[in-house]
Amino acid sequence: MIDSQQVESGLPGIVVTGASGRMGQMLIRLLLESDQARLVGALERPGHDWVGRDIGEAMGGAAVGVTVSDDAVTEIARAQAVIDFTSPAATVAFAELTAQARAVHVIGTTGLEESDLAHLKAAARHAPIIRAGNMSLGVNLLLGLTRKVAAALGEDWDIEVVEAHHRHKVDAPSGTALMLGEAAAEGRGARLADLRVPAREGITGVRETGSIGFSAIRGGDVVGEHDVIFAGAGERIVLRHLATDRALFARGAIRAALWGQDKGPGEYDMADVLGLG
Ligand SMILES: NC(=O)C1=CN([C@@H]2O[C@H](COP(=O)(O)OP(=O)(O)OC[C@H]3O[C@@H](n4cnc5c(N)ncnc54)[C@H](O)[C@@H]3O)[C@@H](O)[C@H]2O)C=CC1
Ligand SMILES: O=C(O)C1=N[C@H](C(=O)O)C[C@H](O)C1
Repeated sequence: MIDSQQVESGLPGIVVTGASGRMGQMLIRLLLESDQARLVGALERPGHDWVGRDIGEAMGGAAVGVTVSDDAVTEIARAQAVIDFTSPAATVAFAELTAQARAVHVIGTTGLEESDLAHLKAAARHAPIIRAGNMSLGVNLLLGLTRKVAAALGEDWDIEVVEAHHRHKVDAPSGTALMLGEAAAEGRGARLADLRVPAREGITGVRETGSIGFSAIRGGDVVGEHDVIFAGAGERIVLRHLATDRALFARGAIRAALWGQDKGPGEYDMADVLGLG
């Protein structure tokens, strides 16, 4: 049950979108135990069978006093932060409402297109948006390492990014893989868009020098695994991150929501939150 001390404490109130999802449920569990933030709303898509139910009961436990809603306008209006791991279309819609509420929008959703990013940029003129394809400390450190190794090695070292995720993941390459590819491209003083080679099949021809390739594995319940491979003549360097628990991402997102409370409008990422910038 929502603790009355939590309510009176003035802790930042957080609305979780995609409440029934893998990340949504993890976030709700952590927020209900938190002494730094409190859950004030749980959103699901219209028509979802959890709408109208207590979120604690819907998750198979005791009632917690927060009813799952599909009314984003009302829920977001009372939030100090919205933590959002849903779909690109939903995230774009939430960005506008969260900006109107002048609340912090923490976005973990991946698979966003350039047009979606343009909407987020517009929303960030009114309130802080903190967005990252991966909220873990490990991956955000790995970005810096990838940049450095790519800068240190010449184009005769081929760069490949390989990722593995659970069978339910809908986007590929993963958001993390794209961030790692972007970091590698930056290390080489280039843009990923100019070097990116998606999954290969058939008679592809020989590898283009300087390109950055991507491969995606989908299966079972893999939480998230990423390798950046630097393949040279007679040797290989592999930078690897293995996530074994989604709580990792949820903790990072809550940390971002708290960090954002005294920030002005603008676009931020986890390097800002973690002080890695
Ligand atoms: N940045 C990071 O660290 C991480 C990012 N992700 C990303 O987060 C997203 C969600 O991942 P999962 O939780 O595994 O997916 P999921 O499919 O389990 O959950 C998504 C939830 O969003 C809900 N939803 C969709 N449209 C909605 C709307 N309009 N209003 C409210 N709810 C809506 C769905 O009904 C579903 O419950 C994906 O893009 C994934 O790649 C996942 C884990 C970590
Ligand atoms: O969908 C997931 O599960 C994950 N998505 C993120 C991504 O696309 O990189 C982060 C993490 O790997 C889990």
